[in-house]
Amino acid sequence: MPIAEKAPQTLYDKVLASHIVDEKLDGTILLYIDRHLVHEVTSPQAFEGLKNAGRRVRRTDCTLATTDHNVPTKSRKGIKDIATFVEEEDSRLQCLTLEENVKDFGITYFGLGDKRQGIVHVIGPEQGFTLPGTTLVCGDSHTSTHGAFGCFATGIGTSEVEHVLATQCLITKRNKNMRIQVEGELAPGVSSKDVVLHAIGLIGTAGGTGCVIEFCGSVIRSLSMEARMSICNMSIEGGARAGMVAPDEVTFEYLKGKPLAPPPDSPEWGRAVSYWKSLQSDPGAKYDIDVQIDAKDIVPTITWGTSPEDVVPINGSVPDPETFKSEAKKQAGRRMLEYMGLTPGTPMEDIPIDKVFIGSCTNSRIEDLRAAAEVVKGRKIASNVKRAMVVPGSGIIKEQAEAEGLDKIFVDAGFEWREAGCSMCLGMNPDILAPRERCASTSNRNFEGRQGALSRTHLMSPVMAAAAGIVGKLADVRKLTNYKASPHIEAFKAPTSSSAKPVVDESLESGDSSAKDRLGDQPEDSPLTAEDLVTEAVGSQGLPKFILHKGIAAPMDRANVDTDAIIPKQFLKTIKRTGLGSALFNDWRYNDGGSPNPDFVLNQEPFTQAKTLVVTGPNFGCGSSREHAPWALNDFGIRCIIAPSFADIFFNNTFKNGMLPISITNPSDLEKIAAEARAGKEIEVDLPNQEIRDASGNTLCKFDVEEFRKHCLVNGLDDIGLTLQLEDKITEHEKKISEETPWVDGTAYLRRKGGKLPVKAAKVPMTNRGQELKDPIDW
Ligand SMILES: CC(C)[C@H](C(=O)O)[C@@H](O)C(=O)O
Ligand code: SF4
Repeated sequence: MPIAEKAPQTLYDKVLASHIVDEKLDGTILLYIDRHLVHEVTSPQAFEGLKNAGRRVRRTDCTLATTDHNVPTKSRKGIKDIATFVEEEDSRLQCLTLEENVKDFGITYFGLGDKRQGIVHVIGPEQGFTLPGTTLVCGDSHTSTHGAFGCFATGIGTSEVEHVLATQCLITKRNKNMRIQVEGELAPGVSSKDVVLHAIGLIGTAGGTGCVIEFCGSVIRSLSMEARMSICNMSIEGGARAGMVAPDEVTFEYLKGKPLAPPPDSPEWGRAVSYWKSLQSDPGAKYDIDVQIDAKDIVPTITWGTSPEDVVPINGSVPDPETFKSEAKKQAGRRMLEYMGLTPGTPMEDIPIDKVFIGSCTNSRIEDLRAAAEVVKGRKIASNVKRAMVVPGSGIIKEQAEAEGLDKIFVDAGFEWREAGCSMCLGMNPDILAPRERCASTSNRNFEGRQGALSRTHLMSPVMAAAAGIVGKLADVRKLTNYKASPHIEAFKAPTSSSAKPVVDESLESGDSSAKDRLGDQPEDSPLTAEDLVTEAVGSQGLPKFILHKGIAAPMDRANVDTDAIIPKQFLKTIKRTGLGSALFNDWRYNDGGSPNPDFVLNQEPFTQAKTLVVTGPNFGCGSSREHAPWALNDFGIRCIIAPSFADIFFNNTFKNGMLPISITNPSDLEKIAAEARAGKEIEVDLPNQEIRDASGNTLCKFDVEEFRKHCLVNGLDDIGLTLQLEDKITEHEKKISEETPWVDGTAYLRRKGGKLPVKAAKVPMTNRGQELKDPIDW
């Protein structure tokens, strides 16, 4: 019999296939995760879960932590420790909790005293922790950034963080393949940020839902790694699970000499490069969605509204919502303009700004700072600009920029030169906008309240933000300079020996192993001993079962409800899963002074008692991966959300908390349910029969749910326990990595332990919610 020809595969298909540990008939995949990045906001509850269940971190050598969201960006000169440096109490607690957890679990950590500290998506690539062909996760939606290296990198929620810490695997399913091909040459003044804003404008914030986007074409190939990262970073703003770029010479060049990449003169480097070259999508590979963009259609682009899809060319005007297609869109548009304080028809270049923010995981890399400095050099910020900040993505970038004199250029122009962190991208630290202040920002989200309550954000490229600072209004950089996106040869190289101090800190300097081997060496005195560890069938009954769910349903007629709206950033500082119900939809639910807004549905009777939320607009839960969103809904009493569609990460997060999101795509079915909700009547959700009924028991419609998820909900199962039952398969996969792609494993730690992970069954199996386990798990 002739051997059947293998179907052509995409880059994503190839990376996925090489990481599957197990696949169920319903398409549920247990995916091995090579790299796990951790930060202080989305990890406390995950570590707490591990402690409750007596579990350990399976691969400390593949886990890297830093603190970024909460950290002040004021000068760190003379810093003693985080406890005295971080003034705000909740932020301090979150940072300290991370420091305690990394010590307890033996995880490598870049803290504030370490120049490798920075935004989690900046430090991974910078260290060579991010490598082509790998799988990488982080409890953060912008994990998509790392896909620029040709790895499958995706944001996950806190329950999944816990799952990956415990098992080094993620339960997932196959995504669709989407291709965005950008051909031609970028015009002067146009950069990678314009490419991605333009693309999101075309596909919309839900355009990539359920997909992995492969960015390709001559424009992408011509871009530096920094520029490719900016593009992949914002794939999440296009709703995608991940963005990817096939690794090529630009990628290899960038990785050469990075501390955790294989040393360029080693045989491993040669093997790695030839493997990485094989990851290109095969000719004829099929894409479910194909988008072609001609570079000459891309001009410097900015946002006008409160969703990243609301883009307009800088030489355009504020759009008129009355020209929008549907009534829902018109309404949303009117609301956005009111929030943004804009009038239809105003030329974008006539809009004055108050502040400038150059930073964030989208645009805080050396190339971004160089480009912005080129624009401001020898100029001063306009007198109406109250504050202009430059926040480098990491301590290493800051140092490099200073070595090049960029700090001086910015300071001379009137910009503040800050320390590394997320800063005003999200404002969990003190860097926020005052109400109604307008900001020219290089970040990635312009949601209501994103940079501070009632803040107004316009997203743009670093050169455009720099130009806005100089002009004092949203400005067309092409009128100021002849800026041209740098060709990739100028890509940033991590400082080696002479240009700057070494990037590997003293604590990791000793010993004879390579830097890569040193990463994550588990301290000998790790407080969790082998006897404490759990690998057997544990879990189950960690969550309340979801079977029949009956109660009042609150109607919500909105599209693209983002998780920043469901639970604003100031409430993410908790280290617990509970108590967030009163902050649910905070900015919509309460007036400025804190009194309840009578117009908001959850303040009206009988909806104060709602157990289900019926949303009539698509893409509920888009944006940030914060699991605080389902926690807040759950704490309020809402365990079921019905909507036409959901953003992927939010959708996953709800299931992990014993909640059920139901996607009803048929408009007349959805309308029937919404009508019951508006009438203040109860509805009943029957999960075993996959049916929604009215208060009298009449069927309104049926719904779909994946078998595995249904099984877990109906039985209240903790899926970490289920995964740990596949210990043999996971170990088998780890052996394969060590043999076939040793640069990914590369742990002296593992070898020192004789190639075996020191795991044993726990004596008293516990659930991750701290309850004793009674029945075995069944799937
Ligand atoms: C805090 C974190 C969960 C969040 C994210 O997932 O994106 C943050 O980084 C953001 O940008 O809103
Ligand atoms: S989007 Fe902003 S807050 Fe989120 S990780 Fe990036 S820099 Fe930090």
